[in-house]
Amino acid sequence: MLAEKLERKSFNWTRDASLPSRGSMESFLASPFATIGIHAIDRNWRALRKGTALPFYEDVVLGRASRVGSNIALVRLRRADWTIMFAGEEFEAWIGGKAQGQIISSLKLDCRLTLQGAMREALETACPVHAVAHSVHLGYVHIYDLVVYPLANRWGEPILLVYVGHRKETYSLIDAIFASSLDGLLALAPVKSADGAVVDFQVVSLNDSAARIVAREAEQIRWQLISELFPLLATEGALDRLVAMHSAGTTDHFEVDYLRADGETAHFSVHAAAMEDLIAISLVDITAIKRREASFRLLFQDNPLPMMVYDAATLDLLDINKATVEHYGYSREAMLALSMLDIRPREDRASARVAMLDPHAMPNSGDIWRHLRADGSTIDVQVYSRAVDFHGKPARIAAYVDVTERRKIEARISHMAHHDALTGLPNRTLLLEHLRKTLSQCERRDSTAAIHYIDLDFFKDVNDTLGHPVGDRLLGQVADRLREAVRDNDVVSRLGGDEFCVLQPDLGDVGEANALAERIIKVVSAPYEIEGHQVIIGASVGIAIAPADGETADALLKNVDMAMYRAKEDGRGVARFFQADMDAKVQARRELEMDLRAALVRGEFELHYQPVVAVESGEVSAFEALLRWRHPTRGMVPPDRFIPVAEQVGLIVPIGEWVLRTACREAANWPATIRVAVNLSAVQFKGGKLAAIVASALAEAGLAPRRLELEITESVLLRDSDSNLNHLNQLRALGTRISMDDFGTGYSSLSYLRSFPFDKIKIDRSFVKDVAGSQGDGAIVRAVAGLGTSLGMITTAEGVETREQLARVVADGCTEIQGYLFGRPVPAGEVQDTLERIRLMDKGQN
Ligand SMILES: Nc1nc2c(ncn2[C@@H]2O[C@H](COP(=O)(O)O[C@H]3[C@@H](O)[C@H](n4cnc5c(=O)[nH]c(N)nc54)O[C@@H]3COP(=O)(O)O)[C@@H](O)[C@H]2O)c(=O)[nH]1
Repeated sequence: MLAEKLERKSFNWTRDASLPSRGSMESFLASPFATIGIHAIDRNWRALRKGTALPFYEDVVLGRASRVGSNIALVRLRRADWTIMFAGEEFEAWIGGKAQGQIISSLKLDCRLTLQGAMREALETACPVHAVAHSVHLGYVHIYDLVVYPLANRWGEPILLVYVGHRKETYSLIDAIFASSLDGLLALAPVKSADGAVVDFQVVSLNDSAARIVAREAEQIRWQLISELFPLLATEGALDRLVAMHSAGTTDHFEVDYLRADGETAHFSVHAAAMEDLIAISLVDITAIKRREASFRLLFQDNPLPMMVYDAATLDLLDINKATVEHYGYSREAMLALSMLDIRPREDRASARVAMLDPHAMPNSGDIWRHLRADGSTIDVQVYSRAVDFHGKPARIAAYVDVTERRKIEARISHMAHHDALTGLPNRTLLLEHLRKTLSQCERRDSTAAIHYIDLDFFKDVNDTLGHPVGDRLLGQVADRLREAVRDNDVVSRLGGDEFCVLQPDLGDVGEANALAERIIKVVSAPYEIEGHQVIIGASVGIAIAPADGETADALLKNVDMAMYRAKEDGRGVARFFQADMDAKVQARRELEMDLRAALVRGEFELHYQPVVAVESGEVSAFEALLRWRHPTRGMVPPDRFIPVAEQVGLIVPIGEWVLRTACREAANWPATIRVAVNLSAVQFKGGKLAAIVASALAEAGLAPRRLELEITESVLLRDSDSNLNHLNQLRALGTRISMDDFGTGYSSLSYLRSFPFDKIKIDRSFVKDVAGSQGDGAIVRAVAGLGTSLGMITTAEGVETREQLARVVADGCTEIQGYLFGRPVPAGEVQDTLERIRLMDKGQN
């Protein structure tokens, strides 16, 4: 408690380096600084101490301390202040004035701090405590030993006996500082020529640090000329400045470089002051600072990245490096007159101000900003910045990486990843993103949207016949037409191949979706002019309504795809809405398609042959080969069911080739007068290999070309007529016969007769069916038969089932008859029987 009453401040009394420490009484008493008097007091104090009880003040002091009376003071607590009761002259010399009645806390700082510290420790430990105090007087340092003895007081609080002993040695503070300074310090006297001009300087005094700079001992240099032994200051520039400064009696500050003996260049800051006829010089080694400056220059000024320092409060530019000047195109002066906001595009400035001034919104390193260059162009820069102190101001230093090109490339890559390269339309990935957004919009706003799946009709034909470059141009034009046909917020995309999608958000009613689909079909079906070709295609459109027809983007796409398939199946060029049962139908169709692919490999196809009878001879002139599919579980699948599917997926090409080769091979076993008729699909004309396949089939079977009749329908001449006519001519050139099948069912059958010299016209059975009852049908059969006769073509009446029909078509001029009346299609093994049966029929035996 008593100890705590002493001022609690930081007591930084100094310790004597020659003594172990305060409190180490034994060391002090053993030192030469302990006087006889202090030895006596100490002995007395220890002798009178009983165990831990302090000796009484009277016993220690009264009559016994007289020998050291001038060195001691008695301190006791009076009215809460430690007060000096008595003090001798030595003590008063130490504190520098009268002591009696002084309170300790009012003593000068150097004395007070040491005394208070020792007193507190003496009270706390109840032991004598030694301390060393220093005081400075007239530039000299005086050292005092202080010993504090705690004493018991019969009438109150303990009393403290303070002994102060002045060591008889002093030292010069200036000398100490001079000697200990790490800076080089010198005093120079001028050396004058005969005419009184200063020509050199003599080193009058110097410290060891100065001598170390020139790698010598101070004693070697003292009284020597700087030109001889202190070359650092004798360079032309330095000497001139010292001479000028000396004559002006002023001060000067400059820097000098000094090549040291080890070959390194050191840099010094020279502060010189003229004092009467002398010059006082301090040399500060600034080599490290210079190196740091050089590093900074390298890192900042010479950095290839643009770097700027700006005021953290005003955002004014404070410094910029060379790369900034080069990259931004402003002059250094012009740019330093700007603020960081001036180099941001106008529309970014408000947010930039917030970001750069609000410490909470401080931009992250790596953020990308837009900057303006002097020519007004905008660049994207990635920023790396940190706080710095710039000449005492809070500032930020920032390096900027120009990522404009990188961002452009990234944007291009992103665009490429989301767009179709040919048409520039969004691709499937982006469409799916739009679909997802539209679906969540539908949910939020309780709205609906339509998705149109567009498949181009006959696009493949264009590609196959006119080539891919024309196909590509066509797709580009389709894309343009679709873009023009939709509203601004509708999204047109290309899914690949000849498949497009239109997303129609915010649908008012289903009628709007239907109207758009009709518009799409109309615009896509209008003729195109490409590289001198007039191209006509169509569009089949599936429509699904979101969210009713699918709650996810994938489900919607799957369902709209089914709707489009239905449109295709329903004759193309039409639009069909998705219906829930389509799924099952599409599934069934897919299974049929898969079975069909396997059928050829598994040998499930066979050919049946139907006789064709010549009217004139009454004998079989030919057999028509008709394809049959015997499926292990489906049973006999009729050609009407699988041939359209085979045509759609292109399987008709290998299947048709199998038919050709099989028919030729089997016909080669028949009587030489009997021909075989093979149906060709329009799809088989694509690819340009048909004539080669026919030639190969004939050669392989050893069948005379004239015994092969190739039946085509008008669909072959409907599209790509030039190319297909060319193929027909090639087939004709092989020596085969070409028949026009299903005549009369097409759009302009007569005009086709003009385009190619057919060998035979087969009048469709729909005309034959009512030939007896319908005057119109009879007239048509008659007209076609007449036409055939005049053009030198055979005319075959198809589907003759009755004798009445037979009589009419013969009377109308048909030259060949085919129908159930003469026989249904039979397997190859029954051809001979059929021939026999018809011969007998002709002879009236059946
Ligand atoms: N591209 C290919 N098409 C082929 C091939 N094989 C057949 N087909 C075509 O499939 C369609 C259906 O053929 P199919 O079921 O074989 O019917 C043929 C005859 O059975 C039938 N026919 C003949 N006479 C009568 C009759 O008196 N009544 C009646 N109801 N039907 C009869 O007509 C079909 C033959 O017609 P056509 O080809 O026009 O001469 C059919 O379009 C076939 O062309 C093939 O290998 N490739």
